Amino acid sequence: MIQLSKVLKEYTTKTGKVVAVDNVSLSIQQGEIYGIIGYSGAGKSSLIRLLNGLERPTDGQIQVNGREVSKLSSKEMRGFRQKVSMIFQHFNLLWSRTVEENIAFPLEIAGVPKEQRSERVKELVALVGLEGREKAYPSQLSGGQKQRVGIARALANRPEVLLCDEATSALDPETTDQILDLLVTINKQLGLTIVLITHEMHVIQKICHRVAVMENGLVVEEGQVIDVFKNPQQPITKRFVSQISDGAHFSDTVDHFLEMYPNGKLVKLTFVGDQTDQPLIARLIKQYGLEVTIVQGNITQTQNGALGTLLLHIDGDALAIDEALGYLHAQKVQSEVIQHD
Ligand SMILES: Nc1ncnc2c1ncn2[C@@H]1O[C@H](COP(=O)(O)OP(=O)(O)OP(=O)(O)O)[C@@H](O)[C@H]1O
Repeated sequence: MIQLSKVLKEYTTKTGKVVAVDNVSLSIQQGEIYGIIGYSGAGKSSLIRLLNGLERPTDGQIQVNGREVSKLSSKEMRGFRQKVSMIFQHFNLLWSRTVEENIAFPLEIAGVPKEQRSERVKELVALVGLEGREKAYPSQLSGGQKQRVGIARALANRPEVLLCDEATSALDPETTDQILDLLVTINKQLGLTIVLITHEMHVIQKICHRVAVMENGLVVEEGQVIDVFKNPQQPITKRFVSQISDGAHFSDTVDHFLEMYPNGKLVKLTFVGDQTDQPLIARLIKQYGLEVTIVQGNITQTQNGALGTLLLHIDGDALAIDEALGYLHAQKVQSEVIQHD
């Protein structure tokens, strides 16, 4: 569906060249929700602007549904922009137009006749849950409602790809979740491919199937969201993942427990999907005669399934503890003995 091969984007500034996207190769499948995460300056916006042809790559190829983006003529580019549409952090609505007029705008530009336009606007208003607000102006809407208008407008010309540029970063957590749920519904109902950029791991965890982690223009890690959560490789990915799976006070808890219980071992377990149903802890106690204290637990739902983390303090015979860790390993439960740094 979307294929990036060795894409380089350099900007020439007064002080020299800036490499914003550095040799990035990615492949995004039809119907997928694909997330690109990175801190400010990582190159996410540049990458998304390359995908919709707003920027041209310095080198490399970008293909969207078989079209080579940098080779499109101006006329082809206009058609392409209808098929690769975008929503924005600050919504970019027309303030002098009502909700329905905003949604109708791209249809007007595409030359859709009036009657078909109002039919389509009606459908879109229902799809994004804005019935009753058709005549309101953007200034009369909440942030979540404004983004619903942005989504309806982006979907008007039945795009093949929806690009989301920090689409929930200006919203409160509850509204963020509602908008993310709407994106999942649209992805499922319309089979629409969604590519989003964000600096929030929560967004990736909640709706993405796959994720790419960007740092200094490079994609440093890429994969299924559940695999990246389960086994982050790069320090930056570990930092993003710990925003979610460890909770805010994880490191405090660990230090506290390591001091409180100098004996035994503090073990972090990570398990996927239905493994969470197994009576693992009961086994550790009964079969290996160990004392087990649950320090902290967390289950994270991702689009690829559930991922659980459990922090245990295990005390008892040293050999039995080693055997118990072997048993967990055999159950394909990942375990990590936590120690002081
Ligand atoms: N038009 C431009 N001209 C010169 N340098 C640019 C331009 N756009 C981006 N850059 C530089 O390219 C690098 C990547 O920026 P980019 O905006 O793509 O990152 P980002 O991850 O989207 O960050 P943010 O979320 O802050 O926008 C940065 O060093 C930035 O200063």
